[in-house]
Amino acid sequence: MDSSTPIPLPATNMDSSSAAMDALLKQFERLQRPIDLVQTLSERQVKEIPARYILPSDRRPSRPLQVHQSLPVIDLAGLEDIDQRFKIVRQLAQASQEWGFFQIINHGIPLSLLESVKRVSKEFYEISLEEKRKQCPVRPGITMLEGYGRFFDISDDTVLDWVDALVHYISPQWAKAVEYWPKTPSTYRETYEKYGEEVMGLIEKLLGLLSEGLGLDPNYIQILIKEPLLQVRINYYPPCPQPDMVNGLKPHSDGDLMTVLLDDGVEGLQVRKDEDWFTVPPVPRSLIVNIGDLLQIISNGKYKSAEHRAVVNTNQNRMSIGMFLNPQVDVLIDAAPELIDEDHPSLYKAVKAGEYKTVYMSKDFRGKAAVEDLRIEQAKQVNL
Ligand SMILES: O=C(O)CCC(=O)C(=O)O
Ligand SMILES: [Fe+2]
Repeated sequence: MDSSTPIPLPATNMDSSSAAMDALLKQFERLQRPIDLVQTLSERQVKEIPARYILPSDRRPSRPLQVHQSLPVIDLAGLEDIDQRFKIVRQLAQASQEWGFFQIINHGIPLSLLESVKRVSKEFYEISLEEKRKQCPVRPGITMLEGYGRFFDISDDTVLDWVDALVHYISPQWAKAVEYWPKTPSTYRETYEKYGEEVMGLIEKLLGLLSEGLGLDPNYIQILIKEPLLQVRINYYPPCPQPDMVNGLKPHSDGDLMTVLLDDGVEGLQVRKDEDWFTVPPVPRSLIVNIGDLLQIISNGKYKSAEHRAVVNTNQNRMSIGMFLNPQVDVLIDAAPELIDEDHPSLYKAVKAGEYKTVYMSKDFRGKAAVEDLRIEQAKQVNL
């Protein structure tokens, strides 16, 4: 059993008196119990998956619709041209309103770097389990558990997802804790530092365009979030003998401001639009971008943080690399004043980014429960 040796509690720079810390410590305690990680189960070629991964029949992923509607693919080339820029702003705003998700091409991040990121991530997953746990122990981090292992095991009733993950911060400097980053392969650190810089540049660009799309000053969101935190989560979904009975990642919206996701070309991500689920087909050289709950609040519900999930398959590994942008914990998240008037009242209560994380973690990663909790009563009538 891979979790049988207790993991020592490493130092953390989180405020140890906070409710968030209590929640994290509880989760951390649960991880000391002996449950295999899914990579081990898959390598052992179990025929039947353990009960804790099996979803009740009414919560199993249904087949997504095969209809002619697919996630918008937006070409970011030509932003220097004023007409083209205007067109891109419109496309981004529309995609964020209708889907909360879009794919981007010509995003400016070198394709060779994307390949290196995928390669070093895969190489980390190929080293032994003991080595992975030794290099990157799970530990309470700044707002959630960080390290390599299983996450979101909140209570005995939690149905576990068929995924292992490596989570750590990339920036700013003080949040990085590089001593817990993978040492194997040796190029991991430089590759992710470079990718972090590139993704920050891309996010700054996107936040400017999305601010414009709301009719706000292009710098509005960036000024609001000050020096944000960028976190990576490398999801590893090994083959599963009973894929229809599990979630790779259960339906959730991201509790951050914005996420940039890189996939490895294997299908698995599904996005919910209204009542239906749509498969996101991998597009070569693209990145997937999604609006997080905090941007939904700032835009007063105009941009949506869509529910999404990952499904798994019987014969292929799948890997996805999410880069999550979060404001510092003390930043107050509220609807932009310019978006509020008599006809458009505030839809959500203002919340500090750190407090939101605590609520988000307590919801067992269920759908959009956390952001819905903040909805102001009279606004519950308004149909978004
Ligand atoms: O694996 C995927 O495509 C989705 C990953 C995801 O939603 C997440 O890490 O939050
Ligand atoms: Fe997600």
